[in-house]
Amino acid sequence: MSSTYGNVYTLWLGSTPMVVVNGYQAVKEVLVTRSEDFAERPVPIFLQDLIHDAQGVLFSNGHHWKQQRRFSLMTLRNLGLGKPVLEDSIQQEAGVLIETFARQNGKPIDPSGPFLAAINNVIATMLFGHSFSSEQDTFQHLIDGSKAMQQFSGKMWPRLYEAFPMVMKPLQPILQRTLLALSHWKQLERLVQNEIREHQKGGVPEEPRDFIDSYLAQVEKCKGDPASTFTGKNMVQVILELFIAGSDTSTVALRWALLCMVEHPEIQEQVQEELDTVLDPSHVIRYEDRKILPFTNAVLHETQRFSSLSAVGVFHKSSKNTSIKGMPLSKGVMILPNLYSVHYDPEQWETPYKFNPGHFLDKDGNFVKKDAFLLFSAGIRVCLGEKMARTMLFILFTSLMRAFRFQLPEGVKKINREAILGIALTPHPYKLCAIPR
Ligand code: HEM
Repeated sequence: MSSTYGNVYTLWLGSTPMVVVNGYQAVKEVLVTRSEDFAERPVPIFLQDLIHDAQGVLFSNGHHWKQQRRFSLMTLRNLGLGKPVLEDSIQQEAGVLIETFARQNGKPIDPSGPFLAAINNVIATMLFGHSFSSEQDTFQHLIDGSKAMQQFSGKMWPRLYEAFPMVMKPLQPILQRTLLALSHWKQLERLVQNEIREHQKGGVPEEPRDFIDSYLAQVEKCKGDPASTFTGKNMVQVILELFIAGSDTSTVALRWALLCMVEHPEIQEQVQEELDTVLDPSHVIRYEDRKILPFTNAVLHETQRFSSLSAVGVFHKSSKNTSIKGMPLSKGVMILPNLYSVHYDPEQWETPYKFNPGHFLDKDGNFVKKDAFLLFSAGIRVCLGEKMARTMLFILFTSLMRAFRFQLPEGVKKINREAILGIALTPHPYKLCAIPR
């Protein structure tokens, strides 16, 4: 559409205008240069009643959003930085994944279930202070909830709702009940509430062990402050959002990464060669190692650019009368920064439609950071879990590459590369064989 209408055009969803922004320069203007003008998030109409007094981070704005975001970001950083909590739990999950694949003895396996379990367990460790065994019912709710959110986001009715709110309004209670059932929301909510109760039994510890400890301490600290948004309800909402925003996206990124490796066995071999040359066999992989593994780091980034799983990004809203590329725009208009278009912008990438790790390497083979790499978006609303996701993906990917050679099952010549449109662009289910190295 941008070749016909230019990089900035309006789509009408029924009576609601939505401005779509394409290409690196225009998207950068919205997300980075004028971040403040476009920092707000529109709340989908069908969600408005569900999140009215517990707004969390993802769909909140203004003072509420600033407080919850700053606190969540700082807490995740404090839990992960200088302390081994995050990396230890990722390494443990990498070990479980390796065992799972090894048990297959080279037989075909769909990696999506094991990946989702690994990612959910890392997030659970940060939030609750412990992981789950796959047999636990509670863990199954987490898995089902993550899967359902992804399927739900691809459905037509939320879009119809935005387009024709007056027509859809009478259906709102039914649609909300469907959403709650589909997403296992109530079970997830109960799971989080149980975890909070367990934490409360032990009182507030001096040194917070996890996100819940930190949030409970914050609620205590802010008691009596009329400007405080730290409440029990908000704690549940923020935790659920961290799961929902973090688990499916990271799992899908790992699925695309392995898919790219079986599609490009020669690049997989080069990654393994670098890992074997640079790392001692007994070395436990850390996120820091990306600095001595430029090729591997470039390949992982290229799998993410090429799959561009954050699709067209997440809606923003103009917070005042402003403009994009000189075109005036009123306050309160829905904006869609098309991140996919940035990852395929011919002015930014040498061969946008070809899988090419060279996009992230200089002529001497050093890793090069690219401003047009916007998997996690950019600016003041950039993904809150970026550091966590990057750490998980690097350690899990390199650990698997070191342990196995991945290939297509015998007789399978090609994998379906088309993406399924949901919250994330997801690959079609596929199987691969993990051959121990
Ligand atoms: C590969 C994995 C991930 C990808 C591709 C991804 C991508 C994104 C994107 C594109 C946004 C929208 C930013 C914007 O509005 O411009 C976002 C927001 C967000 N992400 Fe992620 N994300 C990932 C993992 C995670 C993880 C692991 C967590 C937390 C555990 C997380 C938590 C969030 C939250 C809370 C927001 C909302 C931030 C706000 O509205 O202020 N994400 N993410």
